[in-house]
Amino acid sequence: MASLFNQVPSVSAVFALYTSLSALTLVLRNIFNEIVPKKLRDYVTAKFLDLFSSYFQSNFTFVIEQKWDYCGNTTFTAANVYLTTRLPGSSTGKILVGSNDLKNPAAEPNLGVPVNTKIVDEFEGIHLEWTLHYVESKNNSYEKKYFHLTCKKEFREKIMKDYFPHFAKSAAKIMRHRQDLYIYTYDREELSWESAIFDHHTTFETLAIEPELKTTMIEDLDSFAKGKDFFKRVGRAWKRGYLLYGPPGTGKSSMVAAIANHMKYNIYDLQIQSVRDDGELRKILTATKNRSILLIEDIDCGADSSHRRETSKEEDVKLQKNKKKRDLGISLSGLLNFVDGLWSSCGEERIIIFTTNHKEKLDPALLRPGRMDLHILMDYCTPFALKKLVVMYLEIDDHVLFDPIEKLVLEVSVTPAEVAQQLMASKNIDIAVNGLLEFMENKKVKKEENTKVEEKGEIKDAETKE
Ligand SMILES: Nc1ncnc2c1ncn2[C@@H]1O[C@H](COP(=O)(O)OP(=O)(O)OP(=O)(O)O)[C@@H](O)[C@H]1O
Repeated sequence: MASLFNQVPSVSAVFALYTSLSALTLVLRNIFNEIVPKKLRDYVTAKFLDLFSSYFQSNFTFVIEQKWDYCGNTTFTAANVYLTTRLPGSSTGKILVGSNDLKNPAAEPNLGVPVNTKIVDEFEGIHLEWTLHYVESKNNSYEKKYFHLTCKKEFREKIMKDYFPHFAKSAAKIMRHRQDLYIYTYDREELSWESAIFDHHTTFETLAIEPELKTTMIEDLDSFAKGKDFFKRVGRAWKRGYLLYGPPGTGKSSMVAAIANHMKYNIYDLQIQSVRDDGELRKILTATKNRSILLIEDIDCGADSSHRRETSKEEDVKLQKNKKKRDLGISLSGLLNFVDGLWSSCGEERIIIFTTNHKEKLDPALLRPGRMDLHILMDYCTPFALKKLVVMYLEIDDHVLFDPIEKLVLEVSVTPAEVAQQLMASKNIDIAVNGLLEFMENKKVKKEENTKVEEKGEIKDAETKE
């Protein structure tokens, strides 16, 4: 017993040992800090912590960030949509609600996923916890949203294999049945797309176009929607490009609305004139989502895409100077890079639509075969389109003035917008039809006067030449 006591160190010896060990640790830490660079130190510390935490922790966390490879992360979007179905009846202390439907402010608001709030889900008896996190840099130049999905470590493989496809499928189903379509416009101040409910009722049924064009468009869109496997097999981005051209008021914007309503796609309406450079364009475009239409109207006024006539050297220098002064617009190549697939490879089910009133002004590079899949002429009224507008606006099948109006439509160029305006001028059918006839007769008179003036001018020119 006495020998045992002899072996037990005294308190002072233990204290001395503790002091020397502390001093040694301090010295070693100082040496470690002095010799090892900070980056390496952080790395070693992180690894050390990782090792221990993974050893002791029984949970596993999946991190799902908003971006993937500089593009929108579809897994993030799917989670965002899916989790809204888990919110009603959940025990979360808070819930995000909101609406951007200005036309119906009394409507029940939509549900959204609140940040830093645990949302519990269960999949085949497995308990899962979701949390949406949000971080922002001090100067607001950078923000990041990401989900944490946590489960017991042993279910990691199962969740990856079965739960991820499960919620992605549910989200896709919800998105397909969503009634509201959105139109997004880019806010340069906020550097983000601003959305509003897209409430345009034009469909292929209400569009006054030739039946052949209607059939072509519907068939083209339907086969595009079913084309996932085809595009994959031939190694092409799953996108379709349309160039809509024709005079103002012939229904280019209405055609875009009909396409959006038919496909149930949201529209990203990009004012190309306000994009500073190709880098900004890239950022804007990569922030758009799948199953959407990218609309660039009046392409002839935007990017440096109008067909240049031959210019002298001095003119060229002047043009360049002016371009720098204006410092706006993007290059055609920046735009075409995207159209050709560089940026479209970020997403799928994309439709790109360019509109122009002046196809002849566009750079041939934009018109090259294969660049835009279909070039669609939206033209002045044909007798068919005119009749369709009358039937739609006045709800009549026939009228005594139909014949003269139909004859006139072959002689003068009148746009569907002009016809619609005349037909809406009065609720009285006879007054409206008469108004349309008068409007067209006036057009014919003006046209004849113009032709006479032109002929006179030509005769004078010929006389002066003689
Ligand atoms: N083909 C059409 N069928 C039915 N309505 C049409 C058609 N074309 C034009 N309209 C009517 O005219 C209005 C203006 O047409 P829209 O804005 O679609 O023409 P646009 O070709 O896009 O014109 P712009 O080139 O000036 O943008 C529409 O709101 C619609 O009421």
